[in-house]
Amino acid sequence: MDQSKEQRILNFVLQNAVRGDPQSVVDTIDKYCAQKEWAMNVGDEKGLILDKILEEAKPSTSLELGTYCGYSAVRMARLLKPSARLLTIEFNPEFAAIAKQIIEFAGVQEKVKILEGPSEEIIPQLKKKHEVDTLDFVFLDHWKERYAPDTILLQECGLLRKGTVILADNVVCPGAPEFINYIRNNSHFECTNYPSHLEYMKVKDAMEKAVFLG
Ligand SMILES: Cc1ncnc2c1ncn2[C@@H]1O[C@H](/C=C/CNC(=O)c2cc(-c3ccc(F)cc3)cc(O)c2O)C[C@H]1O
Ligand SMILES: [Mg+2]
Repeated sequence: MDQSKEQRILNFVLQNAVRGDPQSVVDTIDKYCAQKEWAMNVGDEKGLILDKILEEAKPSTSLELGTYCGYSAVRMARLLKPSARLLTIEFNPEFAAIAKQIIEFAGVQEKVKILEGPSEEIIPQLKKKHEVDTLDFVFLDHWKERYAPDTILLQECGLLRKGTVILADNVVCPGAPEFINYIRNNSHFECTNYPSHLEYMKVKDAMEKAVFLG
């Protein structure tokens, strides 16, 4: 059976990146997806926005929704302090298996835990099963129509605290209109928009930061 695009990305990383070097893994995936096959990684341009906002937040506990191949998990983990943790949720077992190998190759497996399953099932388990108190940083990059319901679910589960930073990818392309409507009209969040471009393309995109005010 011929390989999936995600398996080709993994193979390219294994053959071209430097084991234990997360920056080389990030750069290698960007090179493959810019030159050979487009894939829905946050990419280098929006990745720099993610880097900056993550470094400002200095999170101890971070959550990512939508691991995919693990590009943004590696990108975030490379900036986390040694004691910090990233939990990343992925419901597609094939993607989760690819991401696990990429995260391990990058050498950031001590900081990253992949939780397999749908976000609506896993989020309510974070406190009791995964020993989370509250989240310092949340990166939304899964199905766009899940951004708003999962943000509400995070609040209902008591996982947000005063100052929790939520960063959402793709609020222009493909777009997340329900999320934007919800978050910008909610007095419990302070929002900032970061115009950018769709990964590896000239198409306009943007990220939205929403800080929970408690
Ligand atoms: C609910 C839930 N729970 C756990 N994992 C979930 C989940 N929903 C999706 N996932 C997982 O996240 C990943 C999905 C991400 C969805 N992202 C996208 O659909 C996406 C699409 C584009 C895009 C833009 C222009 C185009 F012309 C074509 C595509 C760009 C992006 O950056 C994206 O993140 C993989 C999936 O298995
Ligand atoms: Mg995205």
